[in-house]
Amino acid sequence: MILLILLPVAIFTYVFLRNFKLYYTLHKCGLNPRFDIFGIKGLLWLDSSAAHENFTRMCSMIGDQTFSVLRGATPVVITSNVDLIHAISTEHFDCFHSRIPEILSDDPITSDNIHMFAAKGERWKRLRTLTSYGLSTVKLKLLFPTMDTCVSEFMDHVNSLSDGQSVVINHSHSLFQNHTSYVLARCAYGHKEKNHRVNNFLGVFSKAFGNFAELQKSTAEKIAYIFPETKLIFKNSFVGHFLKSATQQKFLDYLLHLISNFQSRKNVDNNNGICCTENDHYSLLGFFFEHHNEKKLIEKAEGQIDMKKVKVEKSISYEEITAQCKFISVAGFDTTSNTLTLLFNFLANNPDVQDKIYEAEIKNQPEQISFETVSSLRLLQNCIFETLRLFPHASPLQTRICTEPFKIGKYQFLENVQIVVNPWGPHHDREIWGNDVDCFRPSRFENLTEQQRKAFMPFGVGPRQCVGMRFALLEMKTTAFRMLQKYSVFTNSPVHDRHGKTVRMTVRDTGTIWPTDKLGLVLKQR
Ligand code: HEM
Repeated sequence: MILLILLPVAIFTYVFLRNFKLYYTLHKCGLNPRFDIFGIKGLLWLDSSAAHENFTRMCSMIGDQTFSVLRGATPVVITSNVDLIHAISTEHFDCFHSRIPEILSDDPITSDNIHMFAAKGERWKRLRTLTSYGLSTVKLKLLFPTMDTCVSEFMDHVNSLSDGQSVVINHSHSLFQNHTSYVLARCAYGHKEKNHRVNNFLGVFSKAFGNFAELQKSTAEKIAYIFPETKLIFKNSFVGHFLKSATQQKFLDYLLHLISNFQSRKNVDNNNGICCTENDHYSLLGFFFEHHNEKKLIEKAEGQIDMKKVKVEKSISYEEITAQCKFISVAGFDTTSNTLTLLFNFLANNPDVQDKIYEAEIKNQPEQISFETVSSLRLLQNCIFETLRLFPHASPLQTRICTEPFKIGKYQFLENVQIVVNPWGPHHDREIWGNDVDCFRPSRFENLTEQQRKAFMPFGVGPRQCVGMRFALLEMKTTAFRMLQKYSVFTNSPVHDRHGKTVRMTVRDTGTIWPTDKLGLVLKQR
């Protein structure tokens, strides 16, 4: 009985004293700590879709664009300060080369099964160099015919919904999800089944990642944040097995099935003496397998690393290939469908912008466009940028961790302090963008000031900026071009104003924020 009373008191006192010490340290480091003794607010805030609103409110209360909270027992610095974000992400990258790991994720240094998003130090540099090459302009050119075929199949699907004059789409987000997941399955994994409408990839994927709305951390993760001492118990493979969701496991199994299909096809081709035929399209998976190597490497992961001097071995293990595929599926599918959904919502609400693009960039083009033409569509690209300025929906991906104590301006960053970047702050700053900051005005991208250029960061900043940016732009521009070439776009949902401001969004387990309104469209044939 006495133990039952004493134990909670002892735990409470322990947590109180531990966190009090952490707050005092954050205060001494000039990081404006927000006091919340058990770190519960930080835990709830950082995973909520209203995170950026809370951050912005907090900044104006404090009178500084940088402040800190405790997420359970972990100090987290949140910043909307453009100069500080660039200093951390670019100038002093050598001390901030890693991202915040998931609390119960595999160890980014010792585990075999790590992708570049989670990788640290020299291992990250190796995976990044390889992937950047796999998605370079030269390789994207090779990917373009496959991407273009996918867009044609998507258009066939849209056309098949037409009553002869118009197409009514009630849930544009799911339409685009179907499309982008199909593009990814074919471009990244060389998936051969040509069946846009029955897309298995999307089914498995949305079950694994689409169900969460708010506060998506599991109870085990929340406990591990408050009591990091319990991490080892939850990471224990026996307990971990029970914690792993069945739907996520199904997703992994599906990826493994795609990978093994890919390998068997290659083996059959090799046995038949067929190699690199005209029809053997480039795929990211094929590229990774060209560099497959199980050689054990010794790579520095901790502390300050002079990244420019790191010598990169272009090799990748089987486990790393699998992990890469997992992350690229998430990043490549979800981010592009969110953007297309929001972009078409804006275009439907801004017929003047739509007409301008059609007249200047689309009307006189043939149906089948080339890689070069897609790359040159400036007005369309500006619309995508303006959509991403208003909704930088991949913001939860933008994090760093300090790997060696470092002082930037008045802020002292201690080792292992986590940093969360809030691009919503600079993207909606009236002083940077002017009084029409909340309006959809793509023309602002025709002539950006230096300050605006630095403040625009939907793909992140510095060497860890999104590696799939060019792939994403190519896919989104090709899709939007073909849609606008055939149809004028109108909205059929009354949930938003002209600038789409009231679109509701929720955080998902993919680490991005999805529109939850249905955002219906009506397409009228031109
Ligand atoms: C509109 C589309 C997209 C947006 C808005 C977006 C946004 C982002 C953001 C904000 C980050 C974090 C950057 C940072 O921490 O500074 C990121 C990282 C990443 N993205 Fe994207 N992304 C998009 C599409 C894609 C696509 C299509 C792929 C793959 C084909 C992809 C693959 C990745 C990878 C692998 C990383 C990790 C990079 C690293 O750690 O070095 N993304 N993305």
